[in-house]
Amino acid sequence: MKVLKVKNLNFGYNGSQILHNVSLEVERGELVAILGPNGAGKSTLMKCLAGVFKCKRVEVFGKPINEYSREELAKIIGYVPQAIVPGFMRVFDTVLLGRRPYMGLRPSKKDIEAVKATLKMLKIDHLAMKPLNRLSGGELQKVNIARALAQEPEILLMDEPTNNLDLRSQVEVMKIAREFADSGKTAVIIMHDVNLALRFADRFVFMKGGKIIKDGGRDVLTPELFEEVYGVRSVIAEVQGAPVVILDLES
Ligand SMILES: Nc1ncnc2c1ncn2[C@@H]1O[C@H](COP(=O)(O)OP(=O)(O)OP(=O)(O)O)[C@@H](O)[C@H]1O
Repeated sequence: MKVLKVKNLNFGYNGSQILHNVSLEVERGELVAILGPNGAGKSTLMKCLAGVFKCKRVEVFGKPINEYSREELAKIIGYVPQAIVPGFMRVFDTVLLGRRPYMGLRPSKKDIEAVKATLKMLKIDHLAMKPLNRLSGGELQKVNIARALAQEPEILLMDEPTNNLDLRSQVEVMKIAREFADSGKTAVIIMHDVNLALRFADRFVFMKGGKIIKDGGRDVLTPELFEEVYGVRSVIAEVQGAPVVILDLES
């Protein structure tokens, strides 16, 4: 059974169509990177996958996403949206929100331990008592990732999670996503950094104009594809046995 399945999805806002006949299947254990230019429809697709929009053409573990209750879905999907407005809530309590699908009236010892472990994994345990509106952009990003991980989901959906992060933190977040997928779960990540995606993802889904125009492994990444998707010339070199995309500014 596919973890995620989208079949011929058309979706839009206020009568203007954004996603055109999008089909996608994701397996257990995959780390899928969704790439493409601004406005291509990546976030819109992810919101459909996350159940933010109830699209019956999206199936999660073989069942249409609109047939899940909010609580059921929260145990299966951890979603890290692109922009979150920080309020006064403290970091610890925000991450504890991720445990809500499991909690009774009060958090159990297991919930508290799960929050502590997640904060530690993202190296933000020292920020536990800080309110969100006093965090840096990168710290806030890590809190949002921690909240989604504390949900212990089967599927992790992250919309540009490495935005705002320094180089080391980018690698840490990608390693967490890689380990998540390697543990038999599934991660789908929207990214702009093609080279970072190349180092960590198994599969690359390129979108443009609301359509998926390429979907496959490393072999789909060619200079022709970058010309088509982004309108830029590039060269693909090899460093440490891995492909690296370099912009060709000479021609
Ligand atoms: N809530 C909304 N209401 C109306 N139009 C929207 C809404 N959200 C997105 N759009 C439009 O849908 C199109 C796709 O947007 P989307 O955010 O999915 O693109 P994206 O590929 O994630 O872009 P980016 O890389 O810039 O984040 C854009 O033209 C955008 O203006």
